[in-house]
Amino acid sequence: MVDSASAQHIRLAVVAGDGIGTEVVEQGLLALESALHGSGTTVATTDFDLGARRWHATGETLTDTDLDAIRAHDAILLGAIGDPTVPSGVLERGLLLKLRFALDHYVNLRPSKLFPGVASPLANPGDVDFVVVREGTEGPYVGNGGAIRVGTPHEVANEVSVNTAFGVERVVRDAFARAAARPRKKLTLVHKHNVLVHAGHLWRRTVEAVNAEFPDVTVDYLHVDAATIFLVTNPSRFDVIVTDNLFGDILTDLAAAITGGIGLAASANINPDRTAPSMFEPVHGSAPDIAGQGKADPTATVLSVALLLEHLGHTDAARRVEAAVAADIAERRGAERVRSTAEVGKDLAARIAG
Ligand SMILES: NC(=O)C1=CN([C@@H]2O[C@H](COP(=O)(O)OP(=O)(O)OC[C@H]3O[C@@H](n4cnc5c(N)ncnc54)[C@H](O)[C@@H]3O)[C@@H](O)[C@H]2O)C=CC1
Ligand SMILES: CC(C)CC(=O)C(=O)O
Ligand SMILES: [Mg+2]
Repeated sequence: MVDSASAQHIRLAVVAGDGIGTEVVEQGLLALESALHGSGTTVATTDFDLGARRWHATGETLTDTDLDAIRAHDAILLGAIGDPTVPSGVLERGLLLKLRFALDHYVNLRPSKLFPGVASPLANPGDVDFVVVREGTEGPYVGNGGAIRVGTPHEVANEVSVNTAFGVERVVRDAFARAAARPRKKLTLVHKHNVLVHAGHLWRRTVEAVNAEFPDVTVDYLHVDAATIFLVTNPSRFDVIVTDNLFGDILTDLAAAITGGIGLAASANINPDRTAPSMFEPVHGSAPDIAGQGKADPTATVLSVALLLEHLGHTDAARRVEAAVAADIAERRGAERVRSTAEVGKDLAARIAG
């Protein structure tokens, strides 16, 4: 199928990672191949052996050499990182977050859409179609902390959230631009400025200041605890949400749950300045409880491939992937048989091919 984007050669770094990461990435790559078939655009993939296996074998998570090699690509497709045999945090911090920070993925974009036919746990979900713009390089995830007297009754453990005017402003501006480009033009800042007064007020002031550049955008504010209420009772009130790294992480698992489950939730870690490749991955983790059983839904990864295609200018191909997913999802409800990861991937690839 011919795409509107001019033919490209895409150098794709593939980090399948741990657990179900390897299973879903395989299906994501099938979808990508199917979406670009006949377009003249070619894809050359480089597999990066990163994750638990590598750590056990070498003690390495992500070396400078790995990073340099990854930088030489146009985009990254990532499955999931994290394994119960590795101390919690080693791979998540030393690999996943390191990639996001080093490649300056300051916009962590997480769309939430209730596809027609999808069963939501909400009785009356309404028309749910919003996007969370989660800050991706700051907040409590930067590793600014420490603990003293560890393991004693007098232990003190700190995890300091870092919020810079530079970092907040650039992600807020991106969120405003996204809101301005959407029909409803509404931006909701989610924070907790009644308690987190230093960071919260920086976010609030920044949103107020940048709003002057986007006068068409209506601004709303919710404390994060209240936001969890409205995500369940009235999710259609949201259009674009902008929030920090931690709140965005939590809210997007909830957003996934109300829109059909974590197996459908896609994300993009975007470097808007294009100084390094952006990274596309499902919202979910490595799901050790179902790993290796062919039970993982690869749809989130396939939808992440749509975000990747869009980012690289292959808009038509991205729309075809989304349409294939929508059509597949519409037929899932009441289906007699649960399909395996590979079967869903194969069906999606066939639908994309048309
Ligand atoms: N981006 C990433 O690589 C992420 C990594 N993690 C890591 O993954 C590991 C497991 O974390 P959890 O908190 O259990 O979160 P998780 O997202 O891996 O799993 C939560 C629940 O959702 C289910 N699930 C997840 N993806 C699914 C899919 N595609 N299809 C069907 N069911 C699916 C799992 O079976 C599990 O019951 C940890 O090491 C964690 O740090 C967690 C979140 C994101
Ligand atoms: C494992 C964390 C570092 C990341 C996470 O949960 C996420 O980005 O959704
Ligand atoms: Mg998460």
